[in-house]
Amino acid sequence: MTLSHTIASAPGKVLLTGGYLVLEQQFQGLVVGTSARFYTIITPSDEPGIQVRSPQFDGGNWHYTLTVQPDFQLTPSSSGTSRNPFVEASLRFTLALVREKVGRSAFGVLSTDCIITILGDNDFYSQQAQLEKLGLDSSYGSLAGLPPFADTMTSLKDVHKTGLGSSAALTTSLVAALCAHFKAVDLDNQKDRTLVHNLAQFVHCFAQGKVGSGFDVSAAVWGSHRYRRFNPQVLASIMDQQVDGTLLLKHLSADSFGWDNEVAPFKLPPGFDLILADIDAGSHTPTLVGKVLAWRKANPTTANALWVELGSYNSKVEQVLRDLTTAEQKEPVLYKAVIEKCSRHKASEWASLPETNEVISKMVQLVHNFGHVRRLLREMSQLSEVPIEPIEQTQLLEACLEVEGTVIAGVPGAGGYDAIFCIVLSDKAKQQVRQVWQGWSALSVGPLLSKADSKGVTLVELADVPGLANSL
Ligand SMILES: Nc1ncnc2c1ncn2[C@@H]1O[C@H](COP(=O)(O)OP(=O)(O)O)[C@@H](O)[C@H]1O
Ligand SMILES: C[C@@](O)(CCOP(=O)(O)OP(=O)(O)O)CC(=O)O
Repeated sequence: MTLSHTIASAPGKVLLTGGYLVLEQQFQGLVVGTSARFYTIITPSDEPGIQVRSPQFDGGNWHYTLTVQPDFQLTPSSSGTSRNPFVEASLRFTLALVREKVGRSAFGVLSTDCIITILGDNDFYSQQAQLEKLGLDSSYGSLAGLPPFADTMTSLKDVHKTGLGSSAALTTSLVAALCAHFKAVDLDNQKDRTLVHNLAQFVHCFAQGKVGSGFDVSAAVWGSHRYRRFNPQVLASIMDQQVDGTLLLKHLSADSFGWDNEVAPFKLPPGFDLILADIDAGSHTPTLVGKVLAWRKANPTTANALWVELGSYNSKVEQVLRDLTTAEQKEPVLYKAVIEKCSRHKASEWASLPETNEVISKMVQLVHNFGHVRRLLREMSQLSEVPIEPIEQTQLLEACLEVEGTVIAGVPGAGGYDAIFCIVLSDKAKQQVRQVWQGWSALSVGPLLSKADSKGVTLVELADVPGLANSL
């Protein structure tokens, strides 16, 4: 039986609140999906085996042989450092599960010979090499002029990532594309989507060698939401290279016992625009996380109190954002007028505007609550001696908040010197904040093109995505 090609796409993420806290089930995080997405294209082929290509990278080629008789086995042709753990684990475990789900005899008549092309939006990686080659600066305008899925001119090992979560978006798009291609799932069916989620979490954890918080895979599957993690035990028991399709399907199905993660849909309120910047200094997230957790372990009383207080302000930020969305639905005219008004003043001035109404007071509460979130992150920095919101980032964030119409400026996820995000109320504010970034000399601040986009994993058509067909 021959199948036509299949394309699945999954978004990157920005963790607005909940860094460090989301590692524990007691706390939650607010994660926003990005317009930057990964695409996996599966094309049936006459050549034997599974060929995987990542045309944006030097050495982005891997070949695998699949045998199902007498045993199910995926054998990579590459060895050592040229292997790709995320691609390999996606193929091995997804195909094993698909075979179980569609039935071994039905799977037996399908051809698995195919070419798989993986493409990540330019925003996932530094575009410095392309920009230099074209003699362009790293402004927003120059980036917007680059071709889609540009060659990074380097290898996956050496590329500078921008923190949108390439491995989670890649894994999710590849797992979903394989499941859909072999007709094992219908992504419009909630239980099937949950299976894709659980499988992508397993694959991602296996490939990275540890059970992490999983918020990045969750965002790649569900898009923007409030995240509460799953009990890590649910995966710990099957973290084994030899795990077979029967066991995988049993543990990863939507009805399977133990999956207690929570996903509460979330969207930024109307008129709120998320903009992002990559900071060239960079931080090594696992090092930051290791140090913070070591401090937490050594100082449980102080840390618990801080975690609880931060968790409570994180929840307040989320609640006010939800209240603002409700206010827009109830009183769209008033809401629009307030956004207009606030976009012409600095956030620090909103509390003293002459008008008083419910929407303005929500805007003021938002600024106030996010101020507390940042204060507590700085306290965490000082106590643990980990640069979560280091002084250089504080200065940059304060400069962004001096722009009229900036609501929030913060460090996403684990913080450090990696990135910042701002939420602004007008195009003018967007441009002005980007000017602040461009003129900032204390740190090298590169804008990203991504916007917030609440959509999770989807199937797409080749013609729907500019640049996709040309990259095949
Ligand atoms: N375009 C791509 N094609 C193939 N593999 C990719 C691609 N982008 C990322 N990966 C995989 O993800 C890994 C990066 O994961 P990681 O270091 O955890 O970064 P991130 O924080 O962006 O997820 C790469 O080494 C590679 O295995
Ligand atoms: C500290 C954390 O809670 C958040 C880290 O999130 P980031 O988005 O900062 O980092 P990457 O996933 O490495 O890109 C750890 C976790 O939940 O994995």
